[in-house]
Amino acid sequence: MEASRRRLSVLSGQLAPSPCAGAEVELATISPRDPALSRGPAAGSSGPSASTSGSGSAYATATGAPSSYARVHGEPSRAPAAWRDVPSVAREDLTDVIYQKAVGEGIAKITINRPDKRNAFRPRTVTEMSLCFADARDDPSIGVVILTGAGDLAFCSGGDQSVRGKGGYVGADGVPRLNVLDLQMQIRRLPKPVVAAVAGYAVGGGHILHMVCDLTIAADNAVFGQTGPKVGSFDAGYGSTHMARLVGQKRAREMWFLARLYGAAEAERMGLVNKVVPLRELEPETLAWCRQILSNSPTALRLLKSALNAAEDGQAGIQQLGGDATMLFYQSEEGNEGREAYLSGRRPDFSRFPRLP
Ligand SMILES: CC(C)(COP(=O)(O)OP(=O)(O)OC[C@H]1O[C@@H](n2cnc3c(N)ncnc32)[C@H](O)[C@@H]1OP(=O)(O)O)[C@@H](O)C(=O)NCCC(=O)NCCSC(=O)CCC(=O)c1ccccc1C(=O)O
Repeated sequence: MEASRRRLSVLSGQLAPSPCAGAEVELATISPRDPALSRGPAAGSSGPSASTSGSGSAYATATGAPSSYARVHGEPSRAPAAWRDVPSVAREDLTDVIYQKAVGEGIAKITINRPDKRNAFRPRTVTEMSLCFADARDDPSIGVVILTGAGDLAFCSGGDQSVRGKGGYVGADGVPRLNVLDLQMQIRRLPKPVVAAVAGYAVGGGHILHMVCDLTIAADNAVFGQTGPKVGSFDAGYGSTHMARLVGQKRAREMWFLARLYGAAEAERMGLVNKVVPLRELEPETLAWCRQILSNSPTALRLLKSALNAAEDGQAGIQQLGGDATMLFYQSEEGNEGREAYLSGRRPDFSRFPRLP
């Protein structure tokens, strides 16, 4: 375990490999063993009026004085959430995943809980994640979903190679499947923002999971990369094409063809993550982002996610955006006039609805 922590620290830039083989020189003031590196609310984490991050306010100002925008909208809280466990979903007891909802807030959290396997997923893990995402989608009190991994060493290390058979990953039913591809689509199409909170390794299929999330907050010990070509696997779907949209064609080819690992700072430079914070700040920072999201118009966010997807997803993306347009139309007087006319057996009167330019 200690060796693993040190290797992780080397990759994430807290330690530098020594020029002398076998030795490592500690560069950072925080040691990987420092209790301050463990995850959880930072000591003294504050309440609703606290600033968003150590780097300052969430709002830039043109004059140095707080703008009216900043005064009206305020700073999101970094206070700990009161998590309520949801131990089963759709009558399935959760074994591989922890599912929680924040009491009094619209935040759901899905934690891949196989830390002994660096949170590698087997078919059961994926099925449980899928049930939780479906629940979060259907629950109108939920406005944003966090996806994370248990412990500090890994977000997710991809498909569990110990259950990989011919044709996919084999579950209790003995059938090989690649059900994580369906999960990627589900996250992508979820009409609510999904935020990945990454500590430790996000590699292989785990790297793809964070990429299909809408936003990624990374701890400074996070390590990213595609290991597939080293273990005889690849993702020619979102895992490569969406990656190229995020980091560009050259970098995407580099990530896949060389299968190297990248520390958090480099991942941020590459455009793979939105923000890097000290490990102990991962949850408070993620919560602050979620709370800021929740303070904004849910319909605006839903349509934005659909539109951003549609630009990449072809007809499937248009279907999602089109569905959202129908949902909005059903809430309008014009849409209801058509339904009411049908139900009362009269001709609809659409003449009072303006043909706007
Ligand atoms: C993640 C590591 C770099 C961590 O290294 P380290 O900290 O030194 O820990 P270890 O001692 O190696 O690991 C501890 C423990 O965990 C087990 N383990 C770790 N990862 C896996 C895994 N993926 N599968 C099974 N087991 C794992 C490890 O064996 C140890 O067990 P012990 O019993 O304690 O010995 C390092 O662990 C590492 O490199 N892991 C492998 C990463 C990897 O190659 N993952 C698979 C990539 S391929 C993939 O994910 C495909 C996914 C998929 O389903 C798919 C298929 C087709 C199209 C698309 C997809 C898709 O998009 O997902």
